[in-house]
Amino acid sequence: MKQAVHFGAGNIGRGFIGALFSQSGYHVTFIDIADQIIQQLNEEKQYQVILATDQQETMTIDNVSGLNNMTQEKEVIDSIQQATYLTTAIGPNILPRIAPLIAKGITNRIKANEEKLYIIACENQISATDLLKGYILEHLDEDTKADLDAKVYFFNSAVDRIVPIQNNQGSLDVLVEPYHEWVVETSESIPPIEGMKIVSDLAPFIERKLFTVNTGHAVIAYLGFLEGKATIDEALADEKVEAQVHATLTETGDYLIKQYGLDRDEHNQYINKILDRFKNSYLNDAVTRVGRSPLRKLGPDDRLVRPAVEANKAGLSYTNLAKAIASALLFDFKEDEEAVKLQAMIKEHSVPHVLKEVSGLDEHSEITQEVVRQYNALKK
Ligand SMILES: NC(=O)c1ccc[n+]([C@@H]2O[C@H](COP(=O)([O-])OP(=O)(O)OC[C@H]3O[C@@H](n4cnc5c(N)ncnc54)[C@H](O)[C@@H]3O)[C@@H](O)[C@H]2O)c1
Ligand SMILES: O=P(O)(O)OC[C@@H](O)[C@@H](O)[C@H](O)[C@H](O)CO
Repeated sequence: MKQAVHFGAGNIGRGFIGALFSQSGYHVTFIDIADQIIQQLNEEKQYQVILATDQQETMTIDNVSGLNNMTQEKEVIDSIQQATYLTTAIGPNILPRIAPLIAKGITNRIKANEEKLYIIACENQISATDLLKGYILEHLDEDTKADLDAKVYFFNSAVDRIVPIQNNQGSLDVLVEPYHEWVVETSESIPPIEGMKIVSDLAPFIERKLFTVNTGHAVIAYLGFLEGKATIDEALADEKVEAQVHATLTETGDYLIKQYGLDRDEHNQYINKILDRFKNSYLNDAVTRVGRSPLRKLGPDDRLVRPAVEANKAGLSYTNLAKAIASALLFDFKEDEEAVKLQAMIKEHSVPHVLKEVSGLDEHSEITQEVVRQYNALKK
């Protein structure tokens, strides 16, 4: 049986990427630090993916097992030796932490296995696989590096499926939305995986996804949080929030249409389809999950700042994106480590200082000035 090794047995890992491999006839070895999940995967050897619909259709995902990368390093290296695919859905900030072990796995594999290994990071981050490759290269010796190109292939990708935090303590089952899209950039002919779409240029796909799905999601999460709403569908039901999401997605849409020559009507349909996905109340998706890690989300290449910078460069409107950035700066959620850090930075310094440090924006830039205006207005 063909083997896939997947780092991150969390929501997207079990609910999307691992499920697609299993459905494509692969055995999936999940690698995670969550020992409880790993033990359960090895005992139960299967779980259910449940669709967030009226009917709650379920799919059984089998041929799965687990390894703990903190305690089973040798076994992880052995599993990489056997794998055709190695994927991750672990969070972009965690990629540097798993890179040394992947490097050991590659070093060992290259000596003994002529088969190609395909590595794909499935994270909400532009060029996530390139970043992972960079971290892995830091841990490879010169001989392995010389052999790498012919045997190990790195493909960037975009992943889209809303998988909320699960309210079923102690169960491996995962509730997911029916919609899913996994786009992988390659010109290689690779073993087919159900639900994987191959493209030669990922840029329009990942930017369209990140700056529509994730920008829209972030606006709803941060404004919803400020309005005291618990879930995304509840926040979107608020007329003010809905109007603000539309206005923000019009700005990212104008940039995307100009940059990639998209058809305006088709893009508007894409936006409307996404807003319908956000309205799915079966997901019960917490605004605090969607708003998680605000420092990452305020990064220069992420869903809020990059489209604002690009819109500004192209002479397009970015006022609503500035409001979205301002609302992210107001995400004062005590259970989120990055939110706590962000609030402490704002308190100790100032909003322009934070935007310089976190978002790479000049303290006197037009965008910073607009964000400060919006921040003060929202704070009232
Ligand atoms: N949930 C979604 O709707 C969704 C959709 C598309 C993309 N994504 C992206 O997928 C990635 C994962 O998101 P998620 O929602 O599945 O998160 P999650 O928290 O449910 O899963 C992450 C998993 O990684 C594990 N992990 C953390 N540190 C680790 C380490 N050092 N070694 C091994 N395992 C470790 C955690 O224990 C957890 O099981 C993120 O980049 C996210 O942006 C999420
Ligand atoms: O995973 P994050 O923290 O980058 O973003 C939160 C959500 O917007 C995200 O998980 C979406 O649910 C997902 O990207 C949908 O495909």
